[in-house]
Amino acid sequence: MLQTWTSAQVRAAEEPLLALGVPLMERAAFALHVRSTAVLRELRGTVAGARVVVLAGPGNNGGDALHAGALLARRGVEVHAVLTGSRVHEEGLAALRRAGGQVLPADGSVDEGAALAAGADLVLDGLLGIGSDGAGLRGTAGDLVRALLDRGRPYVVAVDVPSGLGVDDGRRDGTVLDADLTVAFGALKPGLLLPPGTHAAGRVELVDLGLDLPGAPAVVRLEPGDVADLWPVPTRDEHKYTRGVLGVVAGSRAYPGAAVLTTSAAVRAGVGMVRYLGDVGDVVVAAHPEVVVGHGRVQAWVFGPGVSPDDAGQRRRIGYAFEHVLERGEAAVVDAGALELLPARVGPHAVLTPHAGELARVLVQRGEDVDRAGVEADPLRWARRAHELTGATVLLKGPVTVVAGAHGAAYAQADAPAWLATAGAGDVLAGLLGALLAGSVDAVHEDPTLAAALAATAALVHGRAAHRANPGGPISAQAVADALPGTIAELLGR
Ligand SMILES: NC(=O)C1=CN([C@@H]2O[C@H](COP(=O)(O)OP(=O)(O)OC[C@H]3O[C@@H](n4cnc5c(N)ncnc54)[C@H](O)[C@@H]3O)[C@@H](O)[C@H]2O)[C@@H](O)CC1
Ligand SMILES: [K+]
Repeated sequence: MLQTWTSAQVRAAEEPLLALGVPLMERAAFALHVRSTAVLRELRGTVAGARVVVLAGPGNNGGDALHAGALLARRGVEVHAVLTGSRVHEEGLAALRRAGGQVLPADGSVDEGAALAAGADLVLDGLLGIGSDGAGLRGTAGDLVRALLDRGRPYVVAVDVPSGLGVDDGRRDGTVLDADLTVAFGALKPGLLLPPGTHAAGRVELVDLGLDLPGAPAVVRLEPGDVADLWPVPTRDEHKYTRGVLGVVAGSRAYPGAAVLTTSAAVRAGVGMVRYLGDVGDVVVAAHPEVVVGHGRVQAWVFGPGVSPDDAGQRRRIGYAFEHVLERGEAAVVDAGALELLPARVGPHAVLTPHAGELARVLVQRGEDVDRAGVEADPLRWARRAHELTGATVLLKGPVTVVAGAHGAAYAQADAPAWLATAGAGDVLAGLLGALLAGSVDAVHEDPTLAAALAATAALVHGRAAHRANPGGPISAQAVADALPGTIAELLGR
């Protein structure tokens, strides 16, 4: 898994080492110069004679970049530093000068700096690091980057984080300098994984500074190798009831497909049994003879795919189940048409699966003033707010799926190809997650943060199944469901 730590956590971990005189900046700058030479070799074959521009802000981030610039200058690179204010890391600047680097002071014209940078083989972005206030680049740094972007962005290596990006939340308010490569020091920061800013980072490489990072990571991204630890694999003495029964309240005469896709994913994800409740049991059983229609004991539910506001029957079933069943501790996936039926308070074993527009409605229903665009601008904040207000675990669907759960658990998964943005994909995710919850409900009650981990697992498996269904091309939701058994087997085989 990839783990991230906030600016405050990184600072806390750096402090004792700095007090002992551990040369963190030297380590960071050395690693940055090594990565930069590798890029220059890739781009132009040789390092000597390359043109590198260091954009140096007022703090230690600029210091890292200037020291790396000095090391590059000693290898025959033509290095220019462009300063953005009177404050600059003096030692770094002196090192660069000693190595033969040129310096354009901040009182020079912004256009001159932008022209220099636009013509470089590589730009080292040392404008802002973890000292950023997260509000986009202001002042001369902002003017400089806007002028540079107008001319066309060269190859950019972000020092620690892309400057202007919300380091802890991935927000992109105002001017941000997008990178091709981000060289992160000591720890990945949440903004490198969280939407909407994650794409600003380009490829991300982590330089280990030997930090002892405090507490739990802020945001996690599960990787394929993590799935085997989280998947409820049946043991030899289990039978269908101990493995978990999933109740599905989905679809209607108007939307029978949602019932088929949801049950299809659940059956293929390997749940012990699927029970279907609704008006299109005949359609479901025709597609999946394994499904049982009608009431009975279940460990988890999927509520809502293909349930429209005028579907009195399904709404009654969901309302009844919410009132009587969640109290008994059954887990639930609350999707689409069921979101507005959510009771005031549930537990983390209920997992909401809204997209941004649906999450905004859940929040507005509870007195928040936010719309879809607001959720998209700061998805983790709003997913967390919905968790606080409802008690539920929240899986917010998007190009990068964000999960917020109990005790601050947070995940950002970017597993799906863009082709997965297709009708019915959400129904498949709901069925898959329902199956996972049905097989793990006891463990979720022991450790409520597990619901968030399972939601992230479902997002990962869903995305991988989409890749497997048709690598590099269009995919239907049913094809994603059909690819689940093979995808799961591959992931468990690691
Ligand atoms: N603490 C250390 O010794 C180490 C720090 N390292 C580097 O130091 C960085 C952190 O350095 P600093 O704490 O000096 O902070 P920065 O270098 O991020 O600079 C922060 C300063 O930028 C200005 N600023 C903040 N938000 C702005 C905005 N939106 N627009 C324009 N200007 C803004 C403020 O004057 C603020 O003081 C890390 O990201 C990393 O690159 C590394 O060298 C490793 C060791
Ligand atoms: K930076």
